[in-house]
Amino acid sequence: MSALSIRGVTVRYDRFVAVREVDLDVPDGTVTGLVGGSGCGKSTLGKATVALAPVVAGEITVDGRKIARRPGRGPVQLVFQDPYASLDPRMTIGAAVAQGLPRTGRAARDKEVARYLELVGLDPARAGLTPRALSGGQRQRVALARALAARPGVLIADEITSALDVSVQGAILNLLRDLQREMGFAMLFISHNLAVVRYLADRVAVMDAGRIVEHGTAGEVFQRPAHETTRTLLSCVPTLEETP
Ligand SMILES: Nc1ncnc2c1ncn2[C@@H]1O[C@H](COP(=O)(O)OP(=O)(O)OP(=O)(O)O)[C@@H](O)[C@H]1O
Repeated sequence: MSALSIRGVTVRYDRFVAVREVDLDVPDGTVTGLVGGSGCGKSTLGKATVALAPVVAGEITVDGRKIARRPGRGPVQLVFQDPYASLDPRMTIGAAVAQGLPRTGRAARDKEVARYLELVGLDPARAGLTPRALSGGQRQRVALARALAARPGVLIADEITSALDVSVQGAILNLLRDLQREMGFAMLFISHNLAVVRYLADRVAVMDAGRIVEHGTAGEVFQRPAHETTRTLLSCVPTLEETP
């Protein structure tokens, strides 16, 4: 069964249609890369899956069940580009991760927080610190731990390494890839960096002006791009131009 199913979804900001009649499936346990030029609607589609964008038509389901109308805990979790903005500066990182957990007693909660911090490569002894004490990469690890603590069936990763130093981007991407394989969630990986998408994604969807214009396996899309938009995106990444 498809983990995430997007059917005929249109998102409108006042009169502006940012996403138009999009169909997209992200099968269970797989990674779909969502690529496209700036402003084509990638983030808006990601936000729609967690009820953070005004969907005016269509339906989004996870394992056949409609997504909640309100953002928060749920089967779809989103990690944003900017860990500086997504974490409350006054909240300890332990408390941030605990937000994702199902309600339990304090001891069980602390144990789970430690487990998720360890999972993302952070020392659980730092649970009492606020984000200010962490680097950008470490903050993004906390954001990831918080999302994973909600045990999502689907993770939406929206440009999660774009705000980070190049030196830590690789570590976060490796971590994400390992966690996805280990935990088996479906992932919609939004990025303008095609090299990164190629590294992580089983399937690739290409967006242009609010529509999905091409969708296929990563091999198909990268080696035999059918749409002009895809060819243009690929031509901007010379290292990806390999002969099939
Ligand atoms: N809250 C909003 N209100 C009005 N327009 C918006 C809002 N959010 C996004 N838009 C517009 O919707 C369009 C799609 O934006 P979106 O952020 O989804 O694109 P994107 O593909 O993620 O771009 P980028 O790669 O630059 O982040 C853009 O024209 C943007 O200006």
